Amino acid sequence: MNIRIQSNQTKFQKQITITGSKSESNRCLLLRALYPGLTIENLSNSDDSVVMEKGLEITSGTVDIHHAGTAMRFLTAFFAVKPGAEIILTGSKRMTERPIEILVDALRQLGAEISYENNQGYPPIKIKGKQIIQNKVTLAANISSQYISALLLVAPSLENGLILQLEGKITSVPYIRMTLSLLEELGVQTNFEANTITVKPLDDLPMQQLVVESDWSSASYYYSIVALCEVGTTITLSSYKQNSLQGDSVLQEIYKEFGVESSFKGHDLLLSKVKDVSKDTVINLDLSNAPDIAQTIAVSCFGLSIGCELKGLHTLKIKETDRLEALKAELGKLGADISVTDKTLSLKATSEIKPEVAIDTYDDHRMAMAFAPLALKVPILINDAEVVSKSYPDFWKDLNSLGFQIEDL
Ligand SMILES: O=C(O)C1=C[C@@H](OP(=O)(O)O)[C@@H](O)[C@H](O)C1
Ligand SMILES: C=C(OP(=O)(O)O)C(=O)O
Repeated sequence: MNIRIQSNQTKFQKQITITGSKSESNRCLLLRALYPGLTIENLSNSDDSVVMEKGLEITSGTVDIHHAGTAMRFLTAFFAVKPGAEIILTGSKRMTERPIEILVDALRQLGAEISYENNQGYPPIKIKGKQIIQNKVTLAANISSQYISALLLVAPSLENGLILQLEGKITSVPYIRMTLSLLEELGVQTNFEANTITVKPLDDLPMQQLVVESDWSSASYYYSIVALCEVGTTITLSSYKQNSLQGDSVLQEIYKEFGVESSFKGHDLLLSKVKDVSKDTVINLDLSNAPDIAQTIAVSCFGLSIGCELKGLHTLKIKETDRLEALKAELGKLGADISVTDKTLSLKATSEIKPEVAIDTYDDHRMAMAFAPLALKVPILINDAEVVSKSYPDFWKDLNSLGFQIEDL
C-alpha cells in the first residue's frame, strides 16, 4: 500500500492513546510463559508481540517470527532451556541477515543444543531444548543488548540462575536495565555491577499483574509532529509513567531543544510546542542508549531546517534495514545535505524540502513513521505504508485523527 499524506493544519490540540511498549510486552509474555501466575495489562498490539505470543505456545515444528528481532532472540533462549522443545526458528529474509551467533554461542557455553540450518551465525536455527545446569557465561555486549536480555529473561527459571560476564562496551544499556527491573518487580534477585550481571533462580511466583507502560518509541513520532507544528500545539498521549523503564523516555530531554515541553497529568503525557527553534541550532547527540529514535530525530531536524551530528549509531546497520544508508537515501531524495559513517550521521541545515517525493521504507516500520511528520511541511508519499504494523498498527488511523489527510495511491 503506497500512500500520499498531507496536512494543512499546523496548530491543534489532540489526544492519542498508544498501546503498551513492544519491548516490555515481549519480556512480559516470555515471563508469563515461564510463570503462568502472571497477568499482563496494556499489552502491545504490534505484529512483533503477536508473533511472540504465538511462538511461546509452540513446542515442536517451525516458528516464523517475521521481522521481530526481540522475538527471534528471546525465543532462541526460551526454547533452548525448555526440555523437550524441538523447534526451527526462522523469520523474514531480513531476519536471516541479522546476526545471532553471540547468543547461540553463549547458550552453547551453558550446554544448549542449537545448530544453523543455512548460514553459520544467522537464522534459521534448529533448537533442541535441554535442562540447563551450568550458570556461567561470557558474551560480547557491543553488538545487541537483546542477546543479554534473552539470557536474563530465562535466567530465574534455571536451576542455578545465571552469572553473565559482559565483554566490550555495553550497548543499548536501558534495555538491559528494563529486563532487570521487570525481574526485580517479580521478586527475582538481580545484580548489575561493572561487567557482571547475576540473576538468582526463582521457583514459583504468586499471582501477580504486570502493567505495561505505553510505547515511548511510538511517542517519538508525536514529538516530531509537535516540533514541526506552530507554538500552541498540544498532543496528549496515554498512558505513560514518569518513572519509565523505557530508555526512549529520554525524548522528554531531547525534544526540549526542539521547543517541545513534556509534562504529566496523572498517566497522560502532554507534549506542547512552547517556542520556535533558531535556524542556527545544531543538535548533538549520542544515541547509543536510544537507537530506535535516531530516524525520528534526523527527520525532525531536516523538517525544521536545522543541522544535527548524531553518534552512537553502530547498531543501526543490523536493524530492520541498514537505517543509516536508508536515511541517507531517503532524506537525500528530499534535498537533504546528509552524510553517514558506520556509526554517525551528519546533517547540514538546508531550507527546502522537495514536495511529492516517494519515500521507500525498506520493510522498516520506523522509516515510514519517522518521515510522516514531514507532511506538515509538504505533501509526501510513503511506499509500503503497512510496514508500520511491526510496532504500531494504528499509526495511520491515529495520524488521520490529528487531521492528516491520507490517500491510497
Ligand atoms: O530489548 C529490546 O526490546 C530492544 C533493544 C534494542 O536493540 P539492540 O540492543 O539490538 O540495539 C532496540 O533497538 C530494539 O528495538 C528493542
Ligand atoms: C530494532 C527494532 O526492533 P527489533 O530489533 O526487535 O526487530 C525496532 O523496533 O526499532
